[in-house]
Amino acid sequence: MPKKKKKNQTLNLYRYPSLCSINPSIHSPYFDFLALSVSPMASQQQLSSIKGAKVLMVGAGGIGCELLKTLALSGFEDIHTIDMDTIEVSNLNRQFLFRKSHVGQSKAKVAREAVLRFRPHISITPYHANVKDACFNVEFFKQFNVVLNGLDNLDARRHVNRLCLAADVPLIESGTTGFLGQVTVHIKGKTECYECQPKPAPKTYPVCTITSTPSKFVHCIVWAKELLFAKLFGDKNQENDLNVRSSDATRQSEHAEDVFERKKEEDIEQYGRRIYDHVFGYNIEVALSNEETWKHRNRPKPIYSRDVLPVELTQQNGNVDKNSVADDPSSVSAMASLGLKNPQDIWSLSENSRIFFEALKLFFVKREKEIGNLTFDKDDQLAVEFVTAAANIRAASFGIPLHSLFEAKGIAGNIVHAVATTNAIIAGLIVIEAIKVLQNDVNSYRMTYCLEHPSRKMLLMPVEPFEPNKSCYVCSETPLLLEVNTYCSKLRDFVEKIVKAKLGMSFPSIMHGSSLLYEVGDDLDEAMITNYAANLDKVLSELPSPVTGGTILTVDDLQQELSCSVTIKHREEFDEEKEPDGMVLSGWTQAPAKEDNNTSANNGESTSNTSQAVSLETMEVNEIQIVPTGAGSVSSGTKRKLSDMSDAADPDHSSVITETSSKEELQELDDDDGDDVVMIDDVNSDGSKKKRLQ
Ligand SMILES: Nc1ncnc2c1ncn2[C@@H]1O[C@H](COP(=O)(O)OP(=O)(O)OP(=O)(O)O)[C@@H](O)[C@H]1O
Ligand SMILES: [Zn+2]
Repeated sequence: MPKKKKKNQTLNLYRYPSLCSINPSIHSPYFDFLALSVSPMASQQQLSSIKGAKVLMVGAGGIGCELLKTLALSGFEDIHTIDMDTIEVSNLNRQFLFRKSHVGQSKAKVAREAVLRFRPHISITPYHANVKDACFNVEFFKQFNVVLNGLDNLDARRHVNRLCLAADVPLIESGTTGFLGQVTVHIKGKTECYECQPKPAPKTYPVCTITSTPSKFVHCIVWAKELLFAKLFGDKNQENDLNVRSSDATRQSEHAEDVFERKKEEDIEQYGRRIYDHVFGYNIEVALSNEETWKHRNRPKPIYSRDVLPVELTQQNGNVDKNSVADDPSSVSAMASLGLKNPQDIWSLSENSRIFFEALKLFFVKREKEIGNLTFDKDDQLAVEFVTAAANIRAASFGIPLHSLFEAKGIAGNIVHAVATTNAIIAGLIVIEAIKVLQNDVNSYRMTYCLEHPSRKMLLMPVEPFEPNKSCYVCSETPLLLEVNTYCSKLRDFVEKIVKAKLGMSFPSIMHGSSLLYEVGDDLDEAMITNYAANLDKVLSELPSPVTGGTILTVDDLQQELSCSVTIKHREEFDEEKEPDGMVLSGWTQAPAKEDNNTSANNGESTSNTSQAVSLETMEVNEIQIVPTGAGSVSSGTKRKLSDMSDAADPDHSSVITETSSKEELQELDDDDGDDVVMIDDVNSDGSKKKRLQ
């Protein structure tokens, strides 16, 4: 049967922007997008709510640049913007308000100047600062009608969420990752807060996979970056599992302990060869001696430097002078010394080995002062070169395909290349939601997902917001439960692993009844500081006001005006592999990290005696939380008209309500006529059905 011709799928979302004042001489993908989807004129009412609004924009990066421009062109006249960063060369491809001459300057300030050039009459107030700074307190947030986030990390997003809740200011949250993007609306008491939904945890790998049985290139990257790089150039006092291998034979051996220290009489070539032979040769021999490990796996091959690179060659290796001493240390490059130009080339084992030696040498010759303090940074060329080479040599040993520096950098930095158009679309959607919020058009609020592939011929998927999650400890004050060994765990563990890492508090205070066990602040006197420092080193049960099973602690963050009640449950034992913190917090909303099948299979068989997990997380991307990447991923979709869902229905929508349960059914529905939207059903983390905002 021939398919019926489709109607244009414009959504009623786009009746909102007041973009009659766009300056067409400024080109951005956003305008292309608008040209397709926006109705021409905003109403007087919309214009007056825009004009009278005072908005705060947090983040002036990829999304922020687009957003500031779009706000200005949409008629907003009082915009405040906070960004803690300065402009980098790598920002220029998409953060179009910035030019090469601006590199090194404040993003917030330069963005303001750029926008004032085409909207000179409006007020833009820039803050070159961290949004977590104490000056951005609840009082500061209260002055705004709406807050718009264009951030790139969970920590800052959670902080802004809490301040918006405390100040009772609507928050529009956003994020992009490559072609994917999302805009969500958070209104206290009406919709979910940013933290009502579980957030995916950073991906972690069991240490045994990383140290003993890698099966993917990413395992080699994690090893090179988190273990080898950290051991050679990072803080020497930090615990590191590099010496712990699958064989007991080498545990605690002198050989293993001394190997990373450069000996006095040793020149840099000798040192490099010793490290190389130890980690790629000797360690592999030791691992091979444990037959059990290799029963069901491919045996790795030890690699020694003399076999790959004759001694004469390392001595002639590279031309350090190509990196002149006056050079900026951050531009020192082993590739440059060796004349390797294309980062997309896959180097041979011998080339990787030459890069390994050269990068090591350059660190010692050109960047010696930094040794001992370095952590891997994806923007540090020499670090990326070293990590790529080391990961490739390890990959060669384990029969894993080698990768180019470009690919290795992407994996090591968790990089998903930013797409300017996605940022532009998302910025447009933020403004659309902001206008609805300013008009208090509650029934029209939408969370909108920008998809990579069209679903039902739509790249944008609007979803009605959900009601607040009643078990969210941030917006619903639900008590939390902490299982912990109160005789072993110290207050410091609780503060670092739970209060800061899990609860995301910046200025915490911890009370047991009326007794204050810990607090942070500028106004503490000496005696208090000493007292709290002493408490941090005490186990919970030995605190001045002992914390044992049944204790209820009140944990507050003064800046975020967040208060949580944590009930303590004493537990003796923890599974080191699954519960590496030695404590388990329940009643909070972090989703477990996605399982890596390959890794977990190896993990079970591993003979390693280590138990922690190594995280591949240097860059927090603009994380996408719920990504309905097409109908296939929607387990239970309900297709219905907006008019059936809310009073503010777009009259263009005709009535269709159909429950679907499979991908096929959804595709069937795709043949229907009409401007439908797919509604996605979801459940709360506690299993209860979530309620949509009515
Ligand atoms: N706590 C914070 N306070 C203020 N600004 C922040 C905070 N955290 C992140 N930002 C800003 O949010 C912006 C996010 O923009 P974007 O995602 O484009 O990142 P970027 O750093 O510009 O680019 P890339 O990470 O790709 O190099 C950045 O400009 C960053 O400085
Ligand atoms: Zn919440």
